[in-house]
Amino acid sequence: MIYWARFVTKDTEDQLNPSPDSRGDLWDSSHTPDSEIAETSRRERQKALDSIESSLRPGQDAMGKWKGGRLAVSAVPGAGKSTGMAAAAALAIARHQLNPQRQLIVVTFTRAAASNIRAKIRQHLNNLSISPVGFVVNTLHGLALYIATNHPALSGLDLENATLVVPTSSHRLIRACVEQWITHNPRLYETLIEGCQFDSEETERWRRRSVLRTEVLPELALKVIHEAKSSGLTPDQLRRLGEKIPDDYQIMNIAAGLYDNYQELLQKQQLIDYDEMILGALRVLENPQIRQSWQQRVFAVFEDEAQDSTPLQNQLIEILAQDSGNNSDLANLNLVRVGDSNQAINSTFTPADPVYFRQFCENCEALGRLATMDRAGRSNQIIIKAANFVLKWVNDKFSEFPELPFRAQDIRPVDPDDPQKNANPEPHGQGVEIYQPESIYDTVNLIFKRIFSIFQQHPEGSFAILVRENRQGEFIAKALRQPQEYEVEVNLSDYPITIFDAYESARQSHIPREMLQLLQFIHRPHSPNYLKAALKVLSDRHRIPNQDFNILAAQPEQFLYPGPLSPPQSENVSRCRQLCCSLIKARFELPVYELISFLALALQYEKSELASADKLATRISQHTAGNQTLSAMLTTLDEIVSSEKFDTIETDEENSDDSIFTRPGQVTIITMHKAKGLDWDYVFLPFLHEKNIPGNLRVNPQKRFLGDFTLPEVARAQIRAYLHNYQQLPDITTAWEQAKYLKNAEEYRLLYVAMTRAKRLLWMSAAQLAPYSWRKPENQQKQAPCPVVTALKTEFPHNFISRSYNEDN
Ligand SMILES: Nc1ncnc2c1ncn2[C@@H]1O[C@H](COP(=O)(O)OP(=O)(O)OP(=O)(O)O)[C@@H](O)[C@H]1O
Repeated sequence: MIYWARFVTKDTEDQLNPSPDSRGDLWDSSHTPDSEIAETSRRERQKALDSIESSLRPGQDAMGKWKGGRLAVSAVPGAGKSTGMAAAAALAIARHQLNPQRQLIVVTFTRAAASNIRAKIRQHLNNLSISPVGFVVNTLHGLALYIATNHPALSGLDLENATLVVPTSSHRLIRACVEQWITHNPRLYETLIEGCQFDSEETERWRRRSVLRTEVLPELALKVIHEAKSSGLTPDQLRRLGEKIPDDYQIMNIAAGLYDNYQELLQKQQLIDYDEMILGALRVLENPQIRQSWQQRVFAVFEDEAQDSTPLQNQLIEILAQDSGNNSDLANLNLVRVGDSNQAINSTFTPADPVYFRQFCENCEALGRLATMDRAGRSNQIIIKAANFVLKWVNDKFSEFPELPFRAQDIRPVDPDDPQKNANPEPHGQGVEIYQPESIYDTVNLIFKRIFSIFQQHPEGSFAILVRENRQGEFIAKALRQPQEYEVEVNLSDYPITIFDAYESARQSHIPREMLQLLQFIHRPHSPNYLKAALKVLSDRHRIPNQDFNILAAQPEQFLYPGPLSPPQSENVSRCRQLCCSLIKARFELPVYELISFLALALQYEKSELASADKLATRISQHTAGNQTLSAMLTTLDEIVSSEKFDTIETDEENSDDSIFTRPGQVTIITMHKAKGLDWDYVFLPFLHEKNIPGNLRVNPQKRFLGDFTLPEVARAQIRAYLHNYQQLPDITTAWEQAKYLKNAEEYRLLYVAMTRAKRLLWMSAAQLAPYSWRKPENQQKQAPCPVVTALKTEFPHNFISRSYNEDN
C-alpha cells in the first residue's frame, strides 16, 4: 500500500541489498591491482584509520577498540556518544572487511538521527576509500519492518493488503473496540458508571456514559494496549495480573478485554500498528533456519540512544546480535549499546524505561565491559555547573523515593589536549542567564532583543528556542510574524536571520483530523460521539465557549432542534447550537468538494492552514475521483488520518537530517523532546513554570466520579511494576502515586536534556504572568516558576539578570 514507502525506504533496500556492482567490491582501490598503487593506498588507508582512532577521546576509544562481544557505553550529554559510535562503526567495517554478506547494523531512535549517523559513517568510509556497503543504519522499527516484510508468511505482515495505523483515542479502531467491550460487559460497565459516588439522576448517568465511551475507555485502551504489546504481554497475562491486584473496577480485566477486541479488529481489517512490526520480525526470527541466516549476515549491532528502547526492541536486537553458532548463549552477543539513562524522556508515553539500559550496563560492568564517559566538550563550564547542580538538586528532592530520577553522575569538562576543537567554549554573556520577565509577551520581547544583539556580533551562530509544548512554539512563531501585535520591539524578519519553525508542519497535522471530525458530524449529526468531537474542535478553535459537552452530546436531538416544550437553552448553549446548525446546513447547500474549504473558513484557519486544507481537499478528490459523495470522502479522509502523517505545505522534517535544525545564522523553534541529540550555540528556554515542569498528573473534574486517579495511569504503573518484578504489585492508590513520581522525574530529565543542548549561552526564564492553558495564551495569570529556576537563582545569584543587562548586551 502507499504508506509503506515511509518505512521500507529506498535507503534500507539499498543498504541491505546493494546493487550487483557494489557487492563484494569493498575497497574502492581494488581496481588498481598494480602493487605499487596498492601499497600506496594501503598506507593512505592506514593513515586514515590512525587519524580516526586518534580523533577519539577517552571513552570513545573503548568503542573504537571494540573487537567483539558485549560493550555498554554510558555517557553524559555532549560526551560524544553519536560521534564516537559513527567512528567506531567505520573502524569495525574497515577492520573486519564487512560487506553486503556480513554487515554491521546500526540502530537509533529517530530517522533524523539515523540519517545523521549514516552520513558520518559514510564520510569516514570515504576517507578510508571504502565502499559504503558493509553497514546498515536504521531505526528499530525500520529494521523490524524490513525483516518482517522479507518473510511475509512467517511474520503475518502482508504489505500488499495491509495498512499501517497509528491509533489515537478518537481513532475508529479504538472506538470500535470500546463499543464491543461495552456490549459484552454490561456489569463491569455499570460498575464504572456508578463510580465511587453513586448518583441516580438520569442526566448524570448519560453524562458518565458519554465520558466513559469517548474518553476514559479509549484512553485506557490506547495506553494499556501499547504498553502491554510492546512489552510482549498478552491479554491473558493482563487478566492474570489483574487477579493479583484487588480492585473493584477490575481495571486490568477491562484492559485485557479491550486488548482482545483490538487485536481481533486489527486482524479482521488488515491493519498493522508499530508494535506489530516488531512482533512480526520476532515471529520471523523464531524460525531456526531464518534466524541463523540473519545472524550470519549480521556481524554486530551498534545501538545509539539505548535508554529509549522497549523490552521487545531489546529482544530483537539481542537475537540479531547473537553469534549464529551460539543461539542460547547471551554472552556471545556482538552488541554495543550506547546511551545515557539521565536522558530517558520517553518512558511516560512509551514502554521504554531507563531501567533496561541500566541493567545492561550492570551486566557489562560485571564482565568488565562497561565504559563510562563523564567528560563532555559541548557546553561552557558554567552551563555544565548548572546542569550538574540541577541533577543533584532533583535527586536530593526525591531522596525518600525508592528510585532516583537521575543516575548520580557529574559532567566534567574535557582535558586541554582533547581532539575537539573549541571544546567547552568561552561563555557568551554570563554563560547561563536566568530571567523572570513580567509576562509571556515581555519574554518574547527579551528573547528577540537578545538574539538580535548576539546576531550582530556573531552572525554565524546557531540559535534555538526550546519549548515544552507545541502551542508555546506557535505563540513564539506568531510573535515573530506579527511583532507589533505582541508588543515586540525588534522585528527579526527585517534582518538576515533565518527563522526555522520546526513544528509548523507538525502543528498543522491537526487539519485532517479536525476536518474529519466536522465532516463526520455533518454526515451523522445525531451521533453523540460525532457531535461531542465536533463541539470539542469548535471550542479548541475558539469558535464556541468551552463547557461540559457531555451533557449536550448525550441528547443530540434535544440540543440541535429544541422543541417549544424544551427547557430554554443558556446563551452559551444557544451559540453552540447555531454554529452546529449552520454547518449541517452547508452539507445540503454546497457541493461535496467545497465542504473542506468551507469548514476551514468556519474554523477561521490562518493563511498557511487554509493552504494546507486546500491541499488536503485536492488529495481527497484525487483519491475519490468519480465518486463525489460525502461517504467516499469520509472513507479517504479517515484513511489519511489513521494511517499517515499528512504532509502540510511545509518541509517534512522527518526526512531531513539534523543539520537543518542547527544551521548557522538560524533561529530554530523546536520542542525540548525533539531537541534531544542536537546542540546550538545559544539556547533559549522560556516559560519554565511549575505547572509544566515538573507538572502534575491531573484528574479532569468530569472524570472524578471514578475517583481521584486516572485509569490509564494506574494500569500503566501496575504493568510497569509487574515487568520490573516489584515484590508487591501496587494497588490503585500506590500505583497513582508511582505514576505521579514517574511523570515528575521525567519532566526534570527533559529539562536537563534541554539545558545540555547549549554551547555558549543558556538563557532560561519563567514569566510571572503566563496562561494556565496555552490554548488561550492571552488569558494570563500568576504562575509559579519551575522550582529548578528558583533553586538556580539562589545557587547562581550572579546569573540572575535584570532587564537593563539584557538591553546592554
Ligand atoms: N572526538 C571528538 N572530536 C571532536 N569533536 C567531538 C568529539 N566527540 C564529540 N565531539 C563533538 O561534541 C559534540 C557532542 O557530540 P555528540 O553529539 O556525539 O554527543 P552525545 O554524547 O551523542 O550527546 P547527547 O547525548 O547530548 O546527544 C558534537 O558537536 C561533536 O561534534
